[in-house]
Amino acid sequence: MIISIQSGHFCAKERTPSPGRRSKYSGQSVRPLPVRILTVGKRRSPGVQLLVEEYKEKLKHYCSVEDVQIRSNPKNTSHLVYQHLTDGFIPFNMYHLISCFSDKFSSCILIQCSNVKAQIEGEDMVAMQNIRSEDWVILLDEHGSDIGSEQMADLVGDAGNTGSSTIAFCIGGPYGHGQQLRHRANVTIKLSSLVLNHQIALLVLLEQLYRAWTIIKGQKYHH
Ligand SMILES: C[S@@+](CC[C@H](N)C(=O)[O-])C[C@H]1O[C@@H](n2cnc3c(N)ncnc32)[C@H](O)[C@@H]1O
Repeated sequence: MIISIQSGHFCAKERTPSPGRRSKYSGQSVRPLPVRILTVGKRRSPGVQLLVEEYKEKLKHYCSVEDVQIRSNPKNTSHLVYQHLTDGFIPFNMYHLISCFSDKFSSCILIQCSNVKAQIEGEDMVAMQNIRSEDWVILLDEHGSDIGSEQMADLVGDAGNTGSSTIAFCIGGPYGHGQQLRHRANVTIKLSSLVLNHQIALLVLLEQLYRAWTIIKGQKYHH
């Protein structure tokens, strides 16, 4: 058996897990709450969908996973604005320019704008419609608490002790989550210090959920 030092823990490279690589639920019986994942975003790529199916299949041995896709649609919140060429520009914290048509015979340009605030609020409303009162809501956010895989296993185990019926993970749209969802969340976590595309965030989440369950069950996936 080879012994090495990793992050201050003595760790055997073979079977014996280092205490630092364990969850408080490792080897314990955990109530397997069904998982619902809400993802706001544009159409999912076929490659991502294949991986989503693969991880759903793997997770089937531990818990059920409901995959809810909420389509982000800036066109629903867009409007046309005539802007005189000599006028100042619309502040970009409020408006996101989708397209711009200029007419050489006029001194105006027609700007199609989407109100970012309205888009976030619209997505927030649809996400809230998919949250039930008895859900344990975990928000994924680049500014959330930093957790490791063992703490993800702790979160899954803790959720089973809350009396909740489902763990609802929420992945936001291009501009992140709205206020209602932020207030409703029981926990807010980050998966990385990097900002991820919503599809990549979903894949990382699914893999970490799978890893969490193998940690809880003491299986050989997590080293
Ligand atoms: C493109 S990101 C949105 C970025 C946006 N700046 C924001 O304020 O949230 C879309 C969603 O992916 C998820 N996401 C992206 N990076 C993440 C990270 N590092 N940790 C956890 N979730 C992340 C979040 O749910 C986020 O709302």
